[in-house]
Amino acid sequence: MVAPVVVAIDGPSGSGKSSVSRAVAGHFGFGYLDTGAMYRALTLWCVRSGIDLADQDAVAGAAEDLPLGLGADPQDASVELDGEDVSAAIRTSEVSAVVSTVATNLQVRAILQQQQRDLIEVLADDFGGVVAEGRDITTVVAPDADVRILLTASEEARLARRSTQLHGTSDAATVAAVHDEVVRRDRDDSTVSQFTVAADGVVLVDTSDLDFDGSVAAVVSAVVAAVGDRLAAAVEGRAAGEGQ
Ligand SMILES: Nc1ncnc2c1ncn2[C@@H]1O[C@H](COP(=O)(O)OP(=O)(O)OP(=O)(O)O)[C@@H](O)[C@H]1O
Ligand SMILES: Nc1ccn([C@H]2C[C@H](O)[C@@H](COP(=O)(O)O)O2)c(=O)n1
Repeated sequence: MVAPVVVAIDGPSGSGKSSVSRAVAGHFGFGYLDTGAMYRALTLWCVRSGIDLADQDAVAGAAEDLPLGLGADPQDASVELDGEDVSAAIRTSEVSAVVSTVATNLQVRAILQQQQRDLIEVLADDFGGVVAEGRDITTVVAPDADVRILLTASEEARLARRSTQLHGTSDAATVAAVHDEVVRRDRDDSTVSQFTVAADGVVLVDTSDLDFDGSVAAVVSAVVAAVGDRLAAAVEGRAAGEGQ
């Protein structure tokens, strides 16, 4: 049996992790895991349930029992809470503004990191490979991944991307309005994870001067360079139903 391929991608906000990871997973026919969606879904669940985000024990308790459903298909990576599709609700500015309070809760991190390790194993087996992205996948969740990539871009590029993504423009006033959601959030999140400097063995992909397709191509090339000899076999293994 061929070992499935695990691709781990980290990076700061707006670097393109989610969109590039989905495209790369689609390219290889791999499963997709958005670990940020797990922190966001837990945040939304706590807000809706009236759980004080500062109450670390209560939020950790919610993390243990979260009725979360994650779609692993990169073309339809839906997020459900108790059967309700919350894919859009978890990405509102209201959730973005407070998600770091949950993501810097160390009890929560330990719980979600273990869930993420379990999911990576299952998805890698089911699809012949998985692309998992977040802030600590290359360093803590899957430090033994076959391919480890830090996807970065300049702060200016990341602010412009987030501004265009949310508001359709990157004029100065709109960029200023998304500053908290990108720069402040990264500052808070980086108190518990290291996602600005590539750790040993992690490939740095700087997308500041790349367009979206160029970013996808750079990551695809890094995967092929690392595990090209195993890709065909991993896909054949999936077609033959290995690992089921
Ligand atoms: N060169 C590029 N590489 C990647 N994404 C780009 C590029 N240019 C523009 N984008 C766009 O930037 C936006 C932000 O990307 P994405 O949401 O994937 O970032 P992210 O790193 O996952 O952010 P966050 O961690 O805050 O969720 C998307 O709309 C994406 O299409
Ligand atoms: N592995 C991860 C993934 C995400 N986070 C935090 C950082 C963000 O503030 C929040 C949401 O992530 P996003 O959807 O913006 O990628 O979750 C983390 O700490 N570790």
